[in-house]
Amino acid sequence: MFKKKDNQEKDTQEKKGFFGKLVKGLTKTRDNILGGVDQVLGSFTKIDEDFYEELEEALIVADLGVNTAMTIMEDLRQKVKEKKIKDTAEVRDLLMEELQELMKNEENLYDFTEKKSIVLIIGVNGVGKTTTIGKLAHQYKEAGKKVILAAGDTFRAAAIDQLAEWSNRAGVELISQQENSDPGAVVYDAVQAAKARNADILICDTAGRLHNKKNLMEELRKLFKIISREYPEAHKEVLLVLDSTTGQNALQQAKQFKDIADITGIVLTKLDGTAKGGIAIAIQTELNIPVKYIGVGEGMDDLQRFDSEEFVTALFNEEG
Ligand SMILES: Nc1nc2c(ncn2[C@@H]2O[C@H](COP(=O)(O)OP(=O)(O)OP(=O)(O)O)[C@@H](O)[C@H]2O)c(=O)[nH]1
Repeated sequence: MFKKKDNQEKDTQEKKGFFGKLVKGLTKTRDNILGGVDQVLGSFTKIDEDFYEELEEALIVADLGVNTAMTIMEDLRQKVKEKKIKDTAEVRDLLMEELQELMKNEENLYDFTEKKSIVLIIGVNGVGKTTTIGKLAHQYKEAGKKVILAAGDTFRAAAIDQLAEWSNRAGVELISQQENSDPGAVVYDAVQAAKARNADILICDTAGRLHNKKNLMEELRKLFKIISREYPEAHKEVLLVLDSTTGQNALQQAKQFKDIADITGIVLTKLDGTAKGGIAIAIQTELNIPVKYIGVGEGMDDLQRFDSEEFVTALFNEEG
């Protein structure tokens, strides 16, 4: 009885912690989105064409982009009509509901953490791939999972060294070969190791040379083939890492990678301190790929599961 209450309190505390941290990290994004929105809401008393146009503009400049802003405005107009809303202040709640609806995800988003899984991490250099792999390894290990890492970006010695450092920090095994070795061979070895040691999660780094799209596609295809052939029963997850500070550029990258691979989720890094977090809304709305994790700092614990409902709530509520 007491234990249950303790657990409930712990859950609430954890939720508060998550929310608090999210609110803090999102200050600039919130100012960017809600600053503009609230200004429009405050300067109009009547809901008319000018009001809608200015609201749409405010969403576009806050990194939601043209397409997403247009989708939102279409739905919003419909709802205002249906609900016979006359007061611009009421539009704020409607907007929050609309964003939560637009970003709603399926419930089995994190299923892969419960099965034997192979997670391929893709994304261009510098977006925070290595850091994300380290954070994920740490998180799963803490949750009692057996984790193995594979240094599949063999093109730069520094990438292998950096991953080795993170594997040490997280206390998990790394499978790697020398610089310029075949990434397929590294992944093959890693899959064998994962099977032999009954690992729960194998996380594979990959090279991110998007300027050479054809090669990259070929290489990823090769890796998928090896994984499917060698470990068909494992769940496969492809996480694309994007740097949120690059705003609309991140959306473009996501579009290009979507042509290359079947992405199952996005990791949005560097959300701490950026004003461009609105990109999370654009990505989920336009590409229909769920943001699964967000990076909120450089430390090992600074990776959180993304909860879009909480994200939107955090944007609209200063206190949390
Ligand atoms: N503030 C902040 N910094 C981050 C976050 N994630 C990664 N970084 C930093 O971003 C920089 C690049 O991260 P890496 O993990 O090296 O990026 P990468 O994609 O592996 O890059 P390459 O090694 O060049 O391929 C590092 O200085 C990280 O500390 C985050 O969520 N927040």
